[in-house]
Amino acid sequence: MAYRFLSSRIVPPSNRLSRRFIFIFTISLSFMYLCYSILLCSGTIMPNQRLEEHRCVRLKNMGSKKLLQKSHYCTISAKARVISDETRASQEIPPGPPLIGSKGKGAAKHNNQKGHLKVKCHRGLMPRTLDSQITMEKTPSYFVTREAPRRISNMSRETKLIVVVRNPVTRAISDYTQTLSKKPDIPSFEELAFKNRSQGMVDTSWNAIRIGMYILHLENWLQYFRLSQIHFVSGERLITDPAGEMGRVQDFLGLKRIITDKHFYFNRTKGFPCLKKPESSSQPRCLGKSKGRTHVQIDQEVIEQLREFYRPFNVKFFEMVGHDFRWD
Ligand SMILES: Nc1ncnc2c1ncn2[C@@H]1O[C@H](COP(=O)(O)OS(=O)(=O)O)[C@@H](OP(=O)(O)O)[C@H]1O
Repeated sequence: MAYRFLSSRIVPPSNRLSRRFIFIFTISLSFMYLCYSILLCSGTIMPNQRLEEHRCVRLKNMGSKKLLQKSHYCTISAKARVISDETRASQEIPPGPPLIGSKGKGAAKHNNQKGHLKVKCHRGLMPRTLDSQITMEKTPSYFVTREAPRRISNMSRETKLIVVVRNPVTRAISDYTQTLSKKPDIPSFEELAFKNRSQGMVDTSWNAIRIGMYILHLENWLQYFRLSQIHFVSGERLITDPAGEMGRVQDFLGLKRIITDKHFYFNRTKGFPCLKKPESSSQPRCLGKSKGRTHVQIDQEVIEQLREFYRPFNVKFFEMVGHDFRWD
């Protein structure tokens, strides 16, 4: 008040007017900032990705009571979330309208951990998605993780799921080849695959074996999702006819068939199909060195024993999904 009084005494009227204008302008700005902050916190405005991540981390560090409170921060919605089991091959998006915004393993890891809030924050880690887009997330371990179906259905019951399956015997050998490349000292495939080989007792506690018992995992998913929400991609056909498999994936997602034959070519050196022109560059692109490695040689008898072992599981799986993947 003293200031106002003094200033009104010594400052001429025109100056007083401009000061009043500056004062009102500053107040308006502060008010706008306040409104913006309130809207942002309630999720009405989509916050940017970095802000989301920061907030998720902040919330993660709060006490356990707070962790169970509804978070306003992880509210980014998506039409569908797509989860694939096996391969990155179906995740590479050739050029075309950006129908799918994809988030990599960062978000996936988040949801793999335990905790209610983390599932919510998982949403916040997804990229921003327009109505015309589908957010896709790929986490191979979801299909075989007990808690995953419940958590995902809690997040969104209408999620569409994509699982890439291949012959479980080949899958086990591929899995072992990959582990061996990282840990060369592990026991032989035979030692790990059997509890007692002469009696044909397969060790189902070994992950490389357990994962291939698809029907058991599927039964777990079917407690939370309808079969029509799950699409199975043939890992074998993904190699021999990638466009055909991608066509079916697009149909399943309700997308126009944009990815077709003309997006792929067979790379003789790699021995696999590659993309002619991926989204991120103008150069053709094959999957990395760790995809499509030469497998460890396994005794034919061992392969036969494992085929026998998997047969009943495969039969039930084919019956359940209504499709014979011809793994015999
Ligand atoms: N186009 C193309 N290029 C290379 N590889 C291809 C392709 N399509 C399918 N595959 C098969 O994908 C297998 C690798 O999948 P992964 O299970 O390692 O993928 S992931 O790590 O879960 O993303 C990989 O298995 P391995 O051959 O055992 O390496 C391939 O057989």
